[in-house]
Amino acid sequence: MSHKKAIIIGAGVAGLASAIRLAVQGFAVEVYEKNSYPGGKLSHFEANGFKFDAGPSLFTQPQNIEALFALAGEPIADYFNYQSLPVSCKYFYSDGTVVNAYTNTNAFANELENKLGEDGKKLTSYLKQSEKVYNNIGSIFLNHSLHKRKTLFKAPIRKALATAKSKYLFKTLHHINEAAFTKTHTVQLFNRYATYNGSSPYLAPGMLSLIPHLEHNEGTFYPKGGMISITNALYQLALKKNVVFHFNTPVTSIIHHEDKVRGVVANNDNHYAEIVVSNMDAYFTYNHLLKDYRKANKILKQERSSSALIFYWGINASFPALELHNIFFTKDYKAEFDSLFKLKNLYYDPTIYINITSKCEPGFQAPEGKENWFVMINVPANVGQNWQSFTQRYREIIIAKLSAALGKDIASLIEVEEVLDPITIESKTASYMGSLYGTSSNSKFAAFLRHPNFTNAIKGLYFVGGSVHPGGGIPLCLQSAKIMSDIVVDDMKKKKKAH
Ligand SMILES: Cc1cc2nc3c(=O)[nH]c(=O)nc-3n(C[C@H](O)[C@H](O)[C@H](O)COP(=O)(O)OP(=O)(O)OC[C@H]3O[C@@H](n4cnc5c(N)ncnc54)[C@H](O)[C@@H]3O)c2cc1C
Repeated sequence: MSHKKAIIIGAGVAGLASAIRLAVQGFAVEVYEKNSYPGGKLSHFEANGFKFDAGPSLFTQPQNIEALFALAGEPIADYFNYQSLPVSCKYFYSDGTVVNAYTNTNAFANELENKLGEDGKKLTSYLKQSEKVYNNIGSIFLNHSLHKRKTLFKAPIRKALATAKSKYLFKTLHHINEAAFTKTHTVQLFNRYATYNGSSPYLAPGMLSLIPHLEHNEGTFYPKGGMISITNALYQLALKKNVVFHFNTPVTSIIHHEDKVRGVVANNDNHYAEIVVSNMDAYFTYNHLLKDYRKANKILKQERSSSALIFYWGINASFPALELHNIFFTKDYKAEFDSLFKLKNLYYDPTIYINITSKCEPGFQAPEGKENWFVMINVPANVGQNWQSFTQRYREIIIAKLSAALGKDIASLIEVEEVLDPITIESKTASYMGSLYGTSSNSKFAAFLRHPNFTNAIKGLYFVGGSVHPGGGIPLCLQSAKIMSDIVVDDMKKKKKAH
């Protein structure tokens, strides 16, 4: 039997998930990837016995990965294992207060009462509301294309959009949190969720208050072997489904004729296929691969999400006071976000995130008695700032802040160091301006302005990944592959009917 052929541009997490889904649908799938490895932002490296996940570090909604294995009929345990975490994140405030965000709601409510004087019941009702928003509105955004008439005519979807508009569209996440809690430290903690898609809590809509549901009601997880295990598991599953990968092979153009996609150009050769799926940043897809389309200009108008400055440090000591995920807050969160999004500048007192996977796998992720620190601050997307000078200056600032908070001279403990900035994020993963999550959610209408998972202009061309609907972050990227493959099923049915 001859299979229809599908070509996927990019082996990021959404590209891998798309490859699996289309292979299960019966397509002969080939993936072209410009790098020598799969995973895109979800990759890793090792240096002197320290292992580092290069990009994402927070893992929620493992059911998205389970669904792929179930679909492919493969036992997930043979490829991928994970554990749930008792503490989602440990928060260090500038006044010395320390809060453990327990994933058990009662324990978390007690912690907020004891450490912050917050009424624990407020947490319980916030998380219940968060669950409601997720189930009634969020899951609809995440499971459907917002750009198909068929979707918009469904009664539950219209109801969800109306509720989203009346209750959450005109309030920011900060407004929602300020109304829900009495203590500024609690508000700051829940404001942080806007950064999960690279946005500001003072601009992003209150809808983002659904994110804590995922982390606190559903759970926070650690994949055995680190985040790279997600890439490895999906890559192995794709191979099992006979997906063919071409690494070190950038696609240079998308071939289309009479509004229909025909294939791609790579290595100066034409490769033909019935459908093409771009997992490349949508801006670059138009700008580099579809030069005769002006769509890039429209996408360009949307604000990009924040980027990051990351120091990967091999630390010659262990810090019992730290957890897997740690946040050292700035004193003035509003000023920090104003600086990032209005001034496109770094803030002199940045909020610092530290991820340490050797906490979960000591002796494996780092040599015995040592720790692998992924130290990140949010920075603006690249608009030509001097990143070399920022890196030097902020290395000093971060070391001084952490040394003071932890009571040890951090500089003398760093025995391995690598750095990633917005320019290297763009060059390694082809993410326009080095943004981590595609476009930001700082506009009320961001969810609707994100590029759809298809285009009416070129039939057979689809889009997945962090720069398109439903947005950035691993769970959303995996959902984009599901939405795309559902659209392909519909399109194939329509095509069959027409013949
Ligand atoms: C530092 C950092 C921290 C993050 N933290 C988290 C987190 O904690 N939790 C979370 O859920 N998310 C996090 N994210 C976001 C998450 O990593 C991304 O949303 C997600 O990995 C993007 O996946 P993607 O499928 O869009 O593809 P990408 O990872 O963007 O990969 C796209 C792929 O396409 C390839 N490509 C591009 N152009 C071409 C071409 N012309 N031809 C062939 N191949 C091409 C690229 O090489 C790349 O491999 C983080 C991101 C970064 C960078």
